[in-house]
Amino acid sequence: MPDSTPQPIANLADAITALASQIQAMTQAPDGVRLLSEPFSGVPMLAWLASQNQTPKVYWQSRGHQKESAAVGAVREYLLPHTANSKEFEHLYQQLDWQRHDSECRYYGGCSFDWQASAWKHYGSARFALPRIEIRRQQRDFQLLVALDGDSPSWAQERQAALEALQGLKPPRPLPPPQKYPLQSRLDKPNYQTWCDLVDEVTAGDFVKHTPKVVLSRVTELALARRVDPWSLLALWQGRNPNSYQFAFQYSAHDTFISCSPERLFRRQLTSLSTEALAGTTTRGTSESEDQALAQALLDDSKNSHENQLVADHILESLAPLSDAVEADDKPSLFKLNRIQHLHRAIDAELKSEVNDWQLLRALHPTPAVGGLPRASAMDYIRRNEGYQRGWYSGACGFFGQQHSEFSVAIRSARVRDDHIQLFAGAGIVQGSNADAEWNELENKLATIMSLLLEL
Ligand SMILES: C=C(O[C@@H]1C=C(C(=O)O)C=C[C@H]1O)C(=O)O
Ligand SMILES: [Mg+2]
Repeated sequence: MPDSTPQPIANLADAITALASQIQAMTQAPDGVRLLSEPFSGVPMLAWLASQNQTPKVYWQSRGHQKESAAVGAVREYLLPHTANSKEFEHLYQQLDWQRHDSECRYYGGCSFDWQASAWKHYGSARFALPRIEIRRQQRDFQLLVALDGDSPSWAQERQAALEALQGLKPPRPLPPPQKYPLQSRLDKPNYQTWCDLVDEVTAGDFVKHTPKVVLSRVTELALARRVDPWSLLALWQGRNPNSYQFAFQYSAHDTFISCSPERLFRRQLTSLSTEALAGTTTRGTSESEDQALAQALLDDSKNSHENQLVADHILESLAPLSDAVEADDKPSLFKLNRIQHLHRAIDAELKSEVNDWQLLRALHPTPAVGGLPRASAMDYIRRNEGYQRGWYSGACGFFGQQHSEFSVAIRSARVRDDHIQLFAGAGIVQGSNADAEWNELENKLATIMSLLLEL
């Protein structure tokens, strides 16, 4: 009779001890990167991450909350510090060399919206790391993982570094409770007047003939009376929008990029690809009937349908050469968030077997949901006229893996630097867009995060 008594599940401290003994038993360097893992009973991941003192720190939760990861430290890390071209990016991807990795290894990171624009310090045009320590949750199952690089010059030192990283882990400590912050100042770049001028320019008849869509955006810089804890802010934000991705990247102690983005850039499982066109926006109603009326008006509105259609058509066109089959929803449906609702079309493809994630990223990013159409012309306009550095806002954040990769479009995002926080929002401008209505759309996109930070 097989023994069916369930094994008691280890707590975090036991999992650490078990992994340390596995490392001690590895007297010989493995071929390439090895990933060791132990199941355990689980921890609140943001609270765990907040209490660690190793960087980088990465947090990632998939849309729908089925999968979550928190990671610290790096075994291998790739950074393109300044402006980059696609050749450098391709080289970065090739260096990963999947043949020399355990199949479950992942590189977490992101890239900026515009690789040709100057990059944010610490984040670069692209930065990806294979974490030293990671906690992964799939539904209710938690695993503690530690990575060791058998190709490092000294195996003794590598083992020692892995043991020290494990032993240096701290237990989770409760996040600071929610609080509102007195506002010292607010600065919008571009400001309202400049925004109106830009919208007029890109909706002029001659302009839309060559560039039918430009996604203009704004940074709102808030100076607050106290420092903001990025982990508690993200925890609150994710509570409001469970059907969004949530992620955070911290490369230095006082600078954290956080996002609660509804938008998938792509999810690849072996050769199956899922992506989407998410564009076209209205607010949520305060009653069921008002909400439905707003939703119907959004579905019927020609400007919003056009915004969404341009994105869907472009994604289909970009995926065609990489796919054996690709299809999109005929009609948009609604994607509802806490304060706004969007038009959404799912797009699925069966990829050609030789296609890699780098090719997908290059084909899809930036989609016309955050850049515009044609891509080069819209990006050139943004680069010359928006008047601030987007950095990782509207970039692509997620992870590369051998069998499974997933990226979100880093919208609904914020960069938190102690008592200064930058909030980002953009809106697709097409023929017929009205500057004032689009400015309001930016405000609506910031409504959730603003309500968490400020007494409104
Ligand atoms: C650019 C952003 O959002 C994008 C623009 C939208 C629109 O203009 O309707 C909707 C969703 C996103 O594609 C943002 O939130 O910053
Ligand atoms: Mg819009």
